[in-house]
Amino acid sequence: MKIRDIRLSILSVPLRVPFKTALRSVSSVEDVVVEILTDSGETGFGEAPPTGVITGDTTGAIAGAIQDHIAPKLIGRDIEEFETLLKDVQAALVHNTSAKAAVDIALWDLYGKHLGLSVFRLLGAARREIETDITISVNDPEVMAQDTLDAIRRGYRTLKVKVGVEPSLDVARLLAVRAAAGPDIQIRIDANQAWSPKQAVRILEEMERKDLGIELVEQPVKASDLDGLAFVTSHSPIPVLADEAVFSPQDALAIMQRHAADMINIKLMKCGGITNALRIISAAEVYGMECMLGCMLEAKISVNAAVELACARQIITRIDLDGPVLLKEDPIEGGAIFREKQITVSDAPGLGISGIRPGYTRPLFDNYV
Ligand SMILES: C[C@H](N)C(=O)N[C@@H](CCC(=O)O)C(=O)O
Ligand SMILES: [Mg+2]
Repeated sequence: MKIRDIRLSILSVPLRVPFKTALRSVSSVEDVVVEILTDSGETGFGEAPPTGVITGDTTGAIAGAIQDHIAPKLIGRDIEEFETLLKDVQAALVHNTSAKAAVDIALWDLYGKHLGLSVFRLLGAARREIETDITISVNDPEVMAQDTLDAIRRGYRTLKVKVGVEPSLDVARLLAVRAAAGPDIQIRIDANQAWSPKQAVRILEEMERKDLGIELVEQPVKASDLDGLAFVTSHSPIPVLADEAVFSPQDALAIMQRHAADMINIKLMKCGGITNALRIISAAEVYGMECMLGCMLEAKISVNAAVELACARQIITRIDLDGPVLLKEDPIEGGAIFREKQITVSDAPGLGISGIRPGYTRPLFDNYV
């Protein structure tokens, strides 16, 4: 099976409600879709969101990285050279993890299709079903309480509550969310780097004093402040999960060796795809550090790849793969089945994606060349 061409397009899907974090506010997904076309007629699908505030990757940069640097290394080559192809994607240029992730995902899809095996089976097949949390955007406390009620009505049992915009409101936000949720709903919070280390410890101690029952706090401080993260981890009464601080397997190892966080959030878009995510997972298995498998604001092509990985490995104990359920519609055909919180992995060859419904994509290079 030889790679004939790589096609790029933009997938556009509106969100149910605006997604708001301490870093950004958006109302639709506008992701780059990668299709690797082969001489046997099989297509490998990948996707990359331009989450500039976290990865630094913009739509134009993702397109340029793939078109000018990655695609020329792959075209004409056989999928049987799988390991070398994966290495060549990572070596094509530095950074640009979202572009690499999209192509890496599409190569895993093709390889599974070539072997007639689903990726989750290829990687370990630990389980067929996982349960995702759902994000509650940062807003005024009353709006967040209403969003909490809506999420519970939809059947969610774990909420990922965004905080960090006007931190003085964060405890009030959580009081409102807990009052709306009742005692049995699991609540995790994500500050998206908004707090200083001392401020983080103060806020987390207050949340603990008020008995808010917070499971964990995600990325309390700046991504680059590893000392600050370690300070919060050693002083916080609430476990700390590193997100923006961990892109590469090397970042993950550094955190594990220093115990700068209690857990790690693995995202394909930060580490460059399934291949590097597997390296982080191996390190986590060695260190016995539980991981979350998370996503950016992504549709079901790349989130589906994360589902395959999450279903393959038991060290993934927490799931934040709510991208598809935040969308108004799901235009992706095939792949995992999302019944709100309950996600069932596809066992079709590769990633099981068969196509995208018409009307949701437009050719990318109309805009970017
Ligand atoms: C969508 C997911 N629940 C989430 O919150 N992911 C990120 C933010 C992603 C984005 O801004 O697109 C996170 O910080 O965990
Ligand atoms: Mg996060």
